[in-house]
Amino acid sequence: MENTFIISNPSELCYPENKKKKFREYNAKKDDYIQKRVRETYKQMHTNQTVEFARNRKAYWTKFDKGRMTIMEVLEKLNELVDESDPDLDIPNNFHGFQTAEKIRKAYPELDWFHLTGLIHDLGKVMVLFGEPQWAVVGDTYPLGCSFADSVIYHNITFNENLDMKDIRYNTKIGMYTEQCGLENVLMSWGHDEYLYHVLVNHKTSLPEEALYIIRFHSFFPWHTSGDYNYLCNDKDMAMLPWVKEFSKFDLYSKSKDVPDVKSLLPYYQSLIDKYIPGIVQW
Ligand SMILES: O[C@H]1[C@H](O)[C@@H](O)[C@H](O)[C@@H](O)[C@H]1O
Ligand SMILES: [Fe+2]
Ligand SMILES: [Fe+2]
Repeated sequence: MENTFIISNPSELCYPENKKKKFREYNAKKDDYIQKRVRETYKQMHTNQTVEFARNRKAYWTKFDKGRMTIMEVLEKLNELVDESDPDLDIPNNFHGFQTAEKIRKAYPELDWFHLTGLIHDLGKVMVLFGEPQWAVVGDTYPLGCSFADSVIYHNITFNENLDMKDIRYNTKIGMYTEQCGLENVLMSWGHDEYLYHVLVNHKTSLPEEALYIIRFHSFFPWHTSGDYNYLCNDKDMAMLPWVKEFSKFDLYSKSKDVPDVKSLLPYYQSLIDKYIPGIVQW
């Protein structure tokens, strides 16, 4: 198999100006190109993601008629994508998958499903390569159909033009939900988490429930990191929360300019794919 994971000229890559120790800095005032890019992505997301929008996109993407590709093929394709919502990563997304997976593998050598979860968790971003705008694919997620928590990034400056804010069905704390209804019954902002979750279920993956749950909610920082929206959660959500939190550490702190030697890693990860998500997947 031809190896397109190798970047021939590393100087083609660029990194955030000041290599920082702090992750997830969302600064409303800073004007370097990355902060501007991130802010603009969230402004678009928070303006356009409404209940109606997310329902439409979910219906469109869960037809699984956009392409037929193996997991490895999609991973390779993500070398064409730089995530515009991410202040910490300015390299193509396929490396990030290997970085995350390898960190998990070091900490949990026995849990092969966890390694694979690290590798694939962002594959839903392939929607961008099928034409979906980045603001409907990348970035943190949050529930729609109820009021937006303060912990949602840029909460104060980005929601003023969102039509759901003026809709009495949706603009209260409980909105269109009931207390403790469970996150599986919540309409999240449309993005790569929910999409990949449905792709894998449709493929009848044998990955454990924990893996599917991590994939589905890894971008829900307002919940797993800030502790908001617990009133929508049921017992299952609270039981799964430690897994999502644990995953988040590896997702975040593996972000660096050190590009792993992907070639040597391919056989191992291919064997995990063959075990849990074999064959051609419908996207
Ligand atoms: O910018 C990042 C990126 O898009 C990640 O893939 C997503 O999971 C995070 O929640 C987000 O903050
Ligand atoms: Fe992600
Ligand atoms: Fe990620």
